[in-house]
Amino acid sequence: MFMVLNHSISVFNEIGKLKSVLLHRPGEEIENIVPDYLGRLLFDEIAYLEQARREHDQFADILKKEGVEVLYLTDLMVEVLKDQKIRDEFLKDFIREGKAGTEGLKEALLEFFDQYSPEDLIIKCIAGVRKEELKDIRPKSLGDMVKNPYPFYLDPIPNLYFQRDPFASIGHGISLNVMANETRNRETLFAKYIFKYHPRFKDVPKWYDRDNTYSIEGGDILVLSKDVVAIGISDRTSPMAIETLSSNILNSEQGFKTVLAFDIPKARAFMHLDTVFTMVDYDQFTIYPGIENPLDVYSITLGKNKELNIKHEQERLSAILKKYLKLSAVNLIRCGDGDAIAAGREQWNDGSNTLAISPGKVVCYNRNHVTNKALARNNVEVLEFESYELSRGRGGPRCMSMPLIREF
Ligand SMILES: NC(=O)NCCC[C@H](N)C(=O)O
Repeated sequence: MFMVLNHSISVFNEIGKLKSVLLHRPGEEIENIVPDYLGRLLFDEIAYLEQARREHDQFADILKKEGVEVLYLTDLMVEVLKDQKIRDEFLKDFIREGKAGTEGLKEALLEFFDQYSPEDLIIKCIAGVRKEELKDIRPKSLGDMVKNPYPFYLDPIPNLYFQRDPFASIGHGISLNVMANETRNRETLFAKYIFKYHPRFKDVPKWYDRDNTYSIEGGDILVLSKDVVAIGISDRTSPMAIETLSSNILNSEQGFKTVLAFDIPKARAFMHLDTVFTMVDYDQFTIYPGIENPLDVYSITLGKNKELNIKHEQERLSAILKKYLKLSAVNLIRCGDGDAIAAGREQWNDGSNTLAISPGKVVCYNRNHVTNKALARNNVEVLEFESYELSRGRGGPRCMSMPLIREF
């Protein structure tokens, strides 16, 4: 059964044939990553844009060759921003949330953006505005006059190529996320406008919205089956957000029966659930060996009066997966293939962060050759591309893609 007719979002699993996906090709924002602010921008190194783009294009080409419709965030935003009223509304939001400073500066930025066509405007918004670009404005208020070495009036948004995180497709709806770090907050504004105004996406229901208090990021959300959604309680995703999202999903009549909240270590190496665990086939998963010990897992179901029943279990990942996915056996394929040094090295460059494009067929970075060989030995077909630069942002193929439609 292929349940996508009339639905612009249809994601009821992690591995069904990928039909449509959203990406962002790295742009000028990458050239605004500066050494002094690496930590704040959630990057570990300076990336080289031209090479990052080449790699990203290889990724997109693999998907296109496999028959996947590849949509780009900037193209969708251009269509939205062609309407002057929407453009005005967006820019006000964007500048306000960019915390540009004084009212005078906000006005100057609005004026500055006036010169751009929708195509250039979206590129510029993502790239950020350096102070020298507004050198013609005369500071009027004390706030604008006082010297401050920070180089931007509006920060770049360099993590946008990790399209997995700002929103997540779940069933026929989305979770419009609240990001844990300020540098990623405005990423969800693009999704807000696409899901509010784009003709193809505007009627999609939301199971969570960006005006909620608690953070949740898409890398923590895995739709394991039509019955089960797994969500990481992580460095980025709070249990309170999971509770709200679970209540909305389970009450949504999409058919989901259980949300499994996995408590994972709150550390950068584990950032999101999908950096330590992805699904590659009906009964096969990649994992980082660091999550093999029994985990605290909370199963969330709906009670008779539609209230949440939350049950704490402490089990190994394999036992949990067998039980909730009704499998007689599961095969966990280890990042680094059992070698502790390779596991650490390849986990650092997202060896367990695979993107499944159909059952048993995944897209991976070629640099993680130990893990990729282990996948191949387990009859998983691996389509590889380069990642000298993309991996500097600490995310892999799953992190870089948001499935919009998968076969049921
Ligand atoms: N799903 C993911 O794990 N995405 C990777 C996000 C990397 C980005 N530099 C971040 O720290 O948020």
